[in-house]
Amino acid sequence: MNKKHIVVIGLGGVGGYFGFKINQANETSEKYRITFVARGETYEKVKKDGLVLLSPEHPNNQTYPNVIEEHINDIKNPDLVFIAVKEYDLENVCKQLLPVINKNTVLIPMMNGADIYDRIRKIIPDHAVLPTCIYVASHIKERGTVEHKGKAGKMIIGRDPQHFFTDVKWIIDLFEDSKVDFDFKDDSLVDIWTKFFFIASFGLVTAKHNSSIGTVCSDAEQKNEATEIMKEMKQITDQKGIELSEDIIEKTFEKALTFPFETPTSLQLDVHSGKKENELELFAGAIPKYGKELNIETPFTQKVFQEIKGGLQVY
Ligand SMILES: NC(=O)C1=CN([C@@H]2O[C@H](COP(=O)(O)OP(=O)(O)OC[C@H]3O[C@@H](n4cnc5c(N)ncnc54)[C@H](OP(=O)(O)O)[C@@H]3O)[C@@H](O)[C@H]2O)C=CC1
Ligand SMILES: CC(C)(CO)C(=O)C(=O)O
Repeated sequence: MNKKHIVVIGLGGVGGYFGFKINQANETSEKYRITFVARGETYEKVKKDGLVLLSPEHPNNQTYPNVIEEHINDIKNPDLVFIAVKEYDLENVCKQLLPVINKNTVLIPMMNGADIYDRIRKIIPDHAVLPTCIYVASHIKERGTVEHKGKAGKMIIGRDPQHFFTDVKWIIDLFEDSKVDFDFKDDSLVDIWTKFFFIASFGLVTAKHNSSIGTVCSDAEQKNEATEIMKEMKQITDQKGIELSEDIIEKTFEKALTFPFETPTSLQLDVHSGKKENELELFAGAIPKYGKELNIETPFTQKVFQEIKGGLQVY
């Protein structure tokens, strides 16, 4: 029987963590054929020394895939592609993938964001795309080495609403074989939006003020800003028929209170470290875009978006 060909594109925090788990289990079972795709220095490092994951979960911290490619157009006949890149690389990756996937290839974006599925669909209209959200704290320590801290990472994966009956049994087997913590649901949109309420509102407000998750919960002005952003999101989810709990805003603050007070968000760190690229568009772009489509005003999110873009910091 032909082995299923699994491809992981992007060996950063997320692709490096989940890709490592899938690949290391496969080094023993040899049940699948696994290709990693990485570019530049990451490609060179992983080709030479394997992918390294620093995590209490894996005493043996090195893994070598069957194949490592530097270019997406060298991928051959993939059955499943994990896309684990930052949002600003998503469209570029999808355009390159289109000519290399076959009609049965399934795509799983290992990314958070409310509009990831729709953005992939725009470029790759006919394939099964399983909407997913990710819980993990992992980052690139150096090229080819990923560090994971805290709880085990988890993925929540859903069926594609446009390809509801696509065979996913073998994908569930893959996660089980790899000992990845995951939930598979018929509909993952509630999970994706619940996560998005948190990361978008707290990401934007912490980025605007360069504050912390704790400050957004305790400072009246910042709490109000996060609340107003979430109210705009709630109008969108209501109109889209995504059944979030009625007290999603209170629940989001409750969740935030479980983090250490000084915890920054990744958007805040990226914006204030002056990095050339950040995921501002992922958080603040999706809300006005859906608002426009659904005839819902989103002035608050747009204002905060502009303030961050303009480098306005209000302490
Ligand atoms: N890290 C975390 O703890 C969490 C992250 N997320 C989300 O997951 C997504 C991925 O984030 P994360 O893994 O941290 O991002 P990283 O920046 O750590 O990793 C992305 C990787 O993708 C690579 N890449 C981009 N384009 C290509 C390409 N064409 N070919 C090969 N490799 C490519 C980048 O390469 P290069 O280094 O060359 O740029 C980089 O190594 C984001 O949406 C993020 O918000 C969600 C939950 C937690
Ligand atoms: C909000 C937080 C810190 C929760 O883990 C996060 O995921 C992020 O900033 O991207």
